[in-house]
Amino acid sequence: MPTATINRTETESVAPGATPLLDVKGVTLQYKTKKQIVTASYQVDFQVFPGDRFVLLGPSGCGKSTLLKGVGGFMSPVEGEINLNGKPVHAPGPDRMMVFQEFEQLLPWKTVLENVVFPMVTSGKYARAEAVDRAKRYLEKVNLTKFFDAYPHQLSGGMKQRASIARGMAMGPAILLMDEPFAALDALTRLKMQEELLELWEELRFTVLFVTHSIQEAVIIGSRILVLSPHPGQVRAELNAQQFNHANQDCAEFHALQQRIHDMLFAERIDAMGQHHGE
Ligand SMILES: Nc1ncnc2c1ncn2[C@@H]1O[C@H](COP(=O)(O)OP(=O)(O)OP(=O)(O)O)[C@@H](O)[C@H]1O
Repeated sequence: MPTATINRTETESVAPGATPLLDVKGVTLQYKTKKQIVTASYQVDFQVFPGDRFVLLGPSGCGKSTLLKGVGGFMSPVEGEINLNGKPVHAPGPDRMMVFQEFEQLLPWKTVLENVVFPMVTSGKYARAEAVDRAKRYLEKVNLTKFFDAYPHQLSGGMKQRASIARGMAMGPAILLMDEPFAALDALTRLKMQEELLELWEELRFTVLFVTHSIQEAVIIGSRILVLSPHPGQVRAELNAQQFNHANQDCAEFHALQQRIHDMLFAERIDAMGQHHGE
């Protein structure tokens, strides 16, 4: 267990009375290895509302991916609960589709179209004809119209990520879970993918839970940002970032929010170091 209790210091809340789509309440997630127990996130609370672009932001090792695994149903909390649409999450399901950082998420022996069709049909959620229609529609939305019949090895990293996003969206999940989906891309492609994700969101207003350790990416992508403290991750603050995007990233407010988050994360590190030396 952590030696210090770092409480949520700032919360910029959403409209009172709104019903959360995802409710994470006092969640602690641990890995049990033969030698030790690793507490990855500690008593974390947050709520995601329909249409949120909710970002989990924090330094490496603060448990962002672990929280996503918890929401995905791949790990169960040792305390607290995770509810989606009012029901506890116990296992993975088609209502929570994941997009990972790695480019190799697609089945290499299937075409791009078949990769998108596959989970829709195997989950039993859609009949084949409807699945094919949906796959084409979402591949068009991510600008892969000309690549229905291509195989994953014929795509660039950015195109593979677009196909993975189409695959996730085509399932019609309640929430899209994205774990640093653009982190392995070159800077220009990353920028383009961020823009495209925002355009897709403008069109479809889906709900996304997005993990990043980039402050700039968090402010651009997020409508709300949960700032987590270093390992084990605890909530440091929850901030609104609705009004920011690439077009206004040179404005003073954008820089002020980035600086504020930077100071929060930096202050945590100094606290942690001070505590470590004082022990
Ligand atoms: N399979 C595992 N077994 C044991 N410990 C693990 C395992 N996976 C992660 N951890 C530990 O849990 C903590 C949180 O890891 P996690 O990957 O969730 O952090 P993160 O914030 O996503 O980091 P990054 O930004 O580097 O991806 C870390 O201390 C990590 O070492």
